[in-house]
Amino acid sequence: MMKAVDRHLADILAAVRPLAPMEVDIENALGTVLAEDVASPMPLPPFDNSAMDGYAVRAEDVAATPVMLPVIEDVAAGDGGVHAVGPGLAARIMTGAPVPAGADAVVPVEWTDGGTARVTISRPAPFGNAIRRAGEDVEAGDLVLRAGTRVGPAQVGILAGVGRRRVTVRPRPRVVVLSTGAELAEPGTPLGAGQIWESNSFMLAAAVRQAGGEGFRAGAVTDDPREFLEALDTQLLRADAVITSGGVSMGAYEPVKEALAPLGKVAFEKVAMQPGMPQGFGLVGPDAVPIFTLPGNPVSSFVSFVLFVKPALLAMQGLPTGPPPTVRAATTAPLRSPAGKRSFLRAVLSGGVVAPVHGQGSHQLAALASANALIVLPEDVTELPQGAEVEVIQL
Ligand SMILES: Nc1nc2c(c(=O)[nH]1)N[C@H]1C(S)=C(S)[C@@H](COP(=O)(O)OP(=O)(O)OC[C@H]3O[C@@H](n4cnc5c(N)ncnc54)[C@H](O)[C@@H]3O)O[C@H]1N2
Ligand code: MOO
Ligand SMILES: [Mg+2]
Repeated sequence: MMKAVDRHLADILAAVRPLAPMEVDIENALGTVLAEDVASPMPLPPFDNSAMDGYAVRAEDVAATPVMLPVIEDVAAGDGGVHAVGPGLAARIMTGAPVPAGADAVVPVEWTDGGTARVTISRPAPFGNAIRRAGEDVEAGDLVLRAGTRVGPAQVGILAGVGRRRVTVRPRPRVVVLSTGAELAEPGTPLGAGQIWESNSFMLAAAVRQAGGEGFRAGAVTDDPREFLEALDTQLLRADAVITSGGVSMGAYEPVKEALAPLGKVAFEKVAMQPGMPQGFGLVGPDAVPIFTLPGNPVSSFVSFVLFVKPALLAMQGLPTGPPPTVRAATTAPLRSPAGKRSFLRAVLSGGVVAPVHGQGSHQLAALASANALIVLPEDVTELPQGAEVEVIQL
């Protein structure tokens, strides 16, 4: 009896915990998830200021144009002095400069002759023209960011904008990716007989990064279980989670299974899915680090990541998680799926329809690279006609 996909994910999510929050400089916060609500200590903007380079005036003084007003002073951005504009007067003002007391409109320089001692204004500026009001963006005490928000560039910006230098976040999970297989050669080096270029660790480390983690390739080890255990021991020192690829099936040289099964910490199971049937998960080492032992076939590895590892990484970052979200679309071709297994067919989703790509073998990495979606066919479905509505995971 194979294990259900949903059961396997539920077991994983029951075992992983959010990483402990830590304080970081906002320059290092990109990609992390906030572990605190962030409020603004003051209004933004903090004071009424000019939105344009021009002249601060009283709107009633420029209601009828053309009109000439004496220019009493300059107010530049950063000017902390006390300024006031009396009736019938103007102050030259720059973008971002505080609006002098008494002024209630800014006339852009384009509507004037640009004078410095006196200025001729050719167009009326209504009350409040080109003035950015204090608190217009944020009131003092307003929450600007909530705990659980992923920090992107704009979030880094508002953290700085409310005067924060440090912030409490959940760190990016550090995930070590260990590939196994005597047949694997580093890309960029020549292939020996019987060898292929190693791709899974690159792909999985990239997938980790895309899911908000830091992915480290620990390189490939051969099919010796002792060598694998040594590599794992070393890597555990820096890892919040470990992903292995390969060496978990039914063959004679299955180093991951051979090394870990006797320790009793990792459950090796057959999950009712295609691709990605041989799966393993457990907690290893003194710090009970989650380990995902993914099947070696590249497409199987990738699909396993999408279904099981990514939701776990989101949980470790304190984010809402669960099965990958799906959308519905009509298939452009008839579909087949093995009975009793949930299938994940590589496909292209576009314009509301989804087309399975040519090449559905779990070794066909180029076909995967041409896809942008996975069609999900439930366990009890074996055939669907062209035009049928299906669930689709967008990649
Ligand atoms: N008798 C059976 N044989 C197999 C079964 C089974 O149930 N009975 N299951 C098949 C399925 S399904 C899968 S998936 C694979 C899983 O195999 P392993 O996880 O043990 O992986 P390997 O044997 O090491 O490799 C499988 C395949 O993938 C290639 N590979 C592995 N690692 C990489 C890598 N880092 N980069 C690129 N390619 C990689 C490897 O060369 C093999 O071709 O087992 C089936 N067999
Ligand atoms: O289940 Mo394997 O993952 O199909 O090739
Ligand atoms: Mg194998």
